[in-house]
Amino acid sequence: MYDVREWRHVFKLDPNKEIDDSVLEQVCESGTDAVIIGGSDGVTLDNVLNLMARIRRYTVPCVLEVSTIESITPGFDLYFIPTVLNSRNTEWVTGLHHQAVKEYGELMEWEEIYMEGYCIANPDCKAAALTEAKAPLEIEDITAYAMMAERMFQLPLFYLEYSGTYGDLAAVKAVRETLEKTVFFYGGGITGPEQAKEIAQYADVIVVGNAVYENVDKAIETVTAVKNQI
Ligand SMILES: CC(C)=CCC/C(C)=C/CC/C(C)=C/CC/C(C)=C/CC/C(C)=C/CC/C(C)=C/CC/C(C)=C/COP(=O)(O)OP(=O)(O)O
Ligand SMILES: O=P(O)(O)OC[C@@H](O)CO
Ligand SMILES: [Mg+2]
Repeated sequence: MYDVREWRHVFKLDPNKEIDDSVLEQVCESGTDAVIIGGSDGVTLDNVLNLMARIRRYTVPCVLEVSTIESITPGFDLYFIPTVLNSRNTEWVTGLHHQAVKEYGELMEWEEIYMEGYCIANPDCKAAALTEAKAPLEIEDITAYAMMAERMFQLPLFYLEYSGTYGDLAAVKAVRETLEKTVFFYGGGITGPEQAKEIAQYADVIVVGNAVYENVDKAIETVTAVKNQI
């Protein structure tokens, strides 16, 4: 299923982290809508190709969330390209994108590529440090970024990123009330089914990352928690 508008749940795997075959099998056979490969540090062509090849043993859709130009490779079902709306450094908004399009523009299949308007709301995560994100943010700042993503830039995806920490539910609810067309991804600190359900009341798609490496059984429970929700 390659229509992101139909998704409710994805796992995000970090190519810079070890994962056993048995854990990978649990993740890929869990019923999740997709597996995203992405990380904020140590992402190389080698570790991306290695993880992609292992995920390709399964039928689950596989997405590359591009974080470095060096790790761009054909072979994925979809490509998500972050643009960090609250970055202080234009490299992370359009700079690297310009460089990549200059290199790959002729090869790009645009229907496989989805721009993600990222709003990094956890000031202490690696992605915030890397991209020099303005954070913490007031709820009004977050909803303004959501509105910019949808109304100003007409981006297909808005990603509220709390990587490593469970976010502010009031902010998640406010983003829900702001977005109409743009698909709302939430990621950060979801460790089990209760949190998954809570966020999925508002976000279109929940992203579960670190929990896979910390307690995979609980992480897997997030899939049915969200998929069985009306
Ligand atoms: C044939 C062929 C090669 C086809 C491919 C064509 C294609 C897809 C071309 C791409 C063109 C393009 C425009 C690329 C963009 C290039 C680029 C590098 C853009 C910058 C993207 C960006 C803003 C990245 C920064 C955002 C970021 C770091 C997101 C990562 C978020 C994340 C994964 C957080 C979690 O991090 P983690 O590492 O897990 O942290 P912990 O360890 O603490 O958990
Ligand atoms: O690792 P966690 O905290 O689950 O966050 C998931 C994802 O939003 C990271 O980009
Ligand atoms: Mg992580």
